[in-house]
Amino acid sequence: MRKIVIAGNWKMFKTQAESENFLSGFLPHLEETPSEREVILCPPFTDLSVMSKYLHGSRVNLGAQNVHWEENGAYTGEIAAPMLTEIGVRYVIIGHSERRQYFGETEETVNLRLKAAQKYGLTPILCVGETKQQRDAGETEKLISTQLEKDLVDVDQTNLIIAYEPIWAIGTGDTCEATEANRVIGLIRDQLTNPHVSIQYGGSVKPNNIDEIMAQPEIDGALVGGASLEADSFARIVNYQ
Ligand SMILES: O=C[C@H](O)COP(=O)(O)O
Repeated sequence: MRKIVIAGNWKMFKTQAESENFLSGFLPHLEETPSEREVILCPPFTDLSVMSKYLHGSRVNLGAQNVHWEENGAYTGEIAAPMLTEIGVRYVIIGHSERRQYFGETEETVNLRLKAAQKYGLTPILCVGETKQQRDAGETEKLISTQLEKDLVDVDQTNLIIAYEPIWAIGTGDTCEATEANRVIGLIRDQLTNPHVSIQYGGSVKPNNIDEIMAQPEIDGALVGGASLEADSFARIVNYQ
């Protein structure tokens, strides 16, 4: 059974005080949210602990934006899975294009992070997607297929979420046509061994396009950046029609 998963990726936005302010405006909206929808917030590491306390007993789950593959060690600037699980984090975004583009993330490190997340009981949200140049060159399918093939070596597909995020649609307002996102997500699904993996779309998801996106049969949710930073806007997305 594929679950509907709506996740907000706050990237490098919001202090602790701002995160609490967001939650006070956002949580009341969840009374309208159908119970089968999984709602996740992925704030910066510094917000996780205070948000975990605030969210105790609520239906919102917490996700981190990265995790290292070792349990501990001399890895300045990194975070280990037990540090996340101890404070109630259940999900982790891995292989976001911003990590791949700015911080040297490779298919090999993505694969290591995926396996470590699963080993410690976190559910990874693996991001894949093509650049504008790759799309224009007709390489979308090949690129995504290669990413999946390399990222998913020895990864357990029973504890996995995938997000299709065309890089050209991230933060640009230039959303991928819903039917095109549906087509690519269908291709991703064809390459998986487990047909029950939830596959999200991400890239300029907004209150005004979420209904059309979620009406597509292959799309099981959304990974939302900018529009998850404001309580009313993210609530409208979570409560799509
Ligand atoms: O992880 C989220 C994506 O990068 C999408 O960001 P965006 O909704 O601001 O385009």
